[in-house]
Amino acid sequence: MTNSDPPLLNHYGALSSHSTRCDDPRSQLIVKECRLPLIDLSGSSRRDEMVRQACVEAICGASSEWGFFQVLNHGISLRLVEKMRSEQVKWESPSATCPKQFSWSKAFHVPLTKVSDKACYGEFVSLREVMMEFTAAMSKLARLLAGDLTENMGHGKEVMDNLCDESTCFLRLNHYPARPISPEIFGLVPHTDSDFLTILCQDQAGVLQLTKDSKWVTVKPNQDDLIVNIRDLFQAWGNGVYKSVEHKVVTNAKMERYSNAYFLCPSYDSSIGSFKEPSIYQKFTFGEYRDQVQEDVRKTGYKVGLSRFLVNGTDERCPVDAHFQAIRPN
Ligand SMILES: O=C(O)CCC(=O)C(=O)O
Ligand SMILES: [Fe+2]
Repeated sequence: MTNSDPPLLNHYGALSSHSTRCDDPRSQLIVKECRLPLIDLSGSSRRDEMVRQACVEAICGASSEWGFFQVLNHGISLRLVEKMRSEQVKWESPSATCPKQFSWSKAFHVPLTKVSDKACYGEFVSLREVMMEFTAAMSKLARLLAGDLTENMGHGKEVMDNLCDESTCFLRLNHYPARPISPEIFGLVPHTDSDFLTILCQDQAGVLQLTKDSKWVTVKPNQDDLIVNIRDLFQAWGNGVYKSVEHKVVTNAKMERYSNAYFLCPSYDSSIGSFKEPSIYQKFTFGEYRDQVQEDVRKTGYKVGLSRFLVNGTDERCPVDAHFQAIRPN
């Protein structure tokens, strides 16, 4: 018996029997395994300016070319990563409208402002302590990386620090039970995310895939590395220089999988203008962006995302934003 989850299975079964087709042409794309650019962050804190600069260039290059990279010597100990993983126990159910939008996973979504709130944890007392230590470390790393990406665009590191806000940043704990049914079911549906930058910590069971040169590529899991992804807001702020790429999680028939992700977000009233003119995107606030994404998902089942804000834009159909489907941030 695989480690299935009855509510997920019931939900998927109901969707399969009632839904109309929602085929996705992208599912035809070839999948291959790849190693993401691996960046040693010990260089970023070095006194030696040339070493530091080489590290920043590697971060910015990977953010433009891939939108994803792995980091090593990131300052978050394996002990903390493992402690965090062992505490991932509480989940929330997703709400899809057809099987192709259905994610075989559950998520526990914790806004930073709630991390220390005892009432959020109920009986899971030890989770609170680890969460506090873990989110503090992830927050520091996310701001460091965002600062490097900002500086590379000719702005002070403090720009991102000023934009980003505790009240909207969050940690998401994902659990992907082993799949008892169709191999076509996603662990997490293809999507881009609506924050600035995400740091992901995945276990060894992982099948995280991302798009590179119009193909799906599988990221080789490595316990010691963290995965950094550029997201929609950095793409907009960077006027398209940094890429927010579509990604998804494929289910595993034999093993369950855990991951957690730290989302670096600005306050809702922050204006996300491009850093230079002519801007390819209209100015919008984070709040407006989220409202628009939610409205599109509600009306069409799809996230239109950044293309809706292009100055000379078209309304392309874009992937569903998993966070508007699976979770509803406060
Ligand atoms: O679990 C993963 O590897 C990916 C998670 C993800 O994409 C997300 O939470 O937005
Ligand atoms: Fe994501």
